[in-house]
Amino acid sequence: MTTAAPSESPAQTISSPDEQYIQVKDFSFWYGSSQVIFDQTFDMPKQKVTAFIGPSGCGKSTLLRCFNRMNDLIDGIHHTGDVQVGGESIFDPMLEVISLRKRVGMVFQKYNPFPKSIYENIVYSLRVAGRSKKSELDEVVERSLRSSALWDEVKDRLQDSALGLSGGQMQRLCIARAIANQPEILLMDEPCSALDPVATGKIEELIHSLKRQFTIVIVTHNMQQAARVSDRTAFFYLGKLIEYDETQKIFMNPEKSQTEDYVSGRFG
Ligand SMILES: Nc1ncnc2c1ncn2[C@@H]1O[C@H](COP(=O)(O)OP(=O)(O)OP(=O)(O)O)[C@@H](O)[C@H]1O
Repeated sequence: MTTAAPSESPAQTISSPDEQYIQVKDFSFWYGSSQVIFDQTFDMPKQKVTAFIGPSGCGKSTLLRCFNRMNDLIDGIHHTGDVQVGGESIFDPMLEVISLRKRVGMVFQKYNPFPKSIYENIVYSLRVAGRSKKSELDEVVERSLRSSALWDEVKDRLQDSALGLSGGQMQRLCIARAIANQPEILLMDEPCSALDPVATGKIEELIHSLKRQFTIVIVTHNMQQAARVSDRTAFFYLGKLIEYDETQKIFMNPEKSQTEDYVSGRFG
């Protein structure tokens, strides 16, 4: 639980022509009486990859889960400030959370395919939404699997159980499932932490190609991964945004000594 926090968390703006797509504004968040996010303000650009880094417990996953209001399921939470996606507040009382989650897909640390066929994993949310036209579902399956670089490996066994895939394939299937509804944003919470280096490399390549279509935010503990896959990096400590900048700047020439200590492995 967070007991202390650094003294300042200034608004972090980066001058660039990119369209700022996710905007975090004076945002604070509490679990019950425990404040875990402190007055954060920063913007994430469209069709770029933003990495969240920082020591365990600094609030990376909590902030990520705010973006599709996953934390709503937890009793006793509250927030102040705002988060906007494409200019709209995600906390607008008129907004339906289901429609937000269609716009903001998520992939978790531990791949979690349903105990169903590869095909049914991908079309699951479409079936729940009442879409059952075979030609449409077939098209979504092929498009999603191609986008997640899995089509060639599974196209001849779409009716086989997803649980028979390798770990890396299961994670790519979860990415295919997350993008089946063509969200605008893809949130990835340590997507490679359960994978070996080869499977991790494939997901990293995939992230590079996916950003042509999606705005991606990734939480990672792996500094090399953040440096490899992201355009922007946000470094958090004890619930505060310490530094946010182009990834190259954060890793090569950070402004703050705390950032430098963390990215160089001197603490954390
Ligand atoms: N459901 C919850 N109820 C109460 N406190 C929580 C809950 N989830 C997280 N926390 C607390 O919120 C703080 C931030 O946790 P969070 O998981 O967001 O950090 P993190 O930076 O993602 O950590 P890690 O890198 O270890 O995953 C921690 O103090 C954690 O104990």
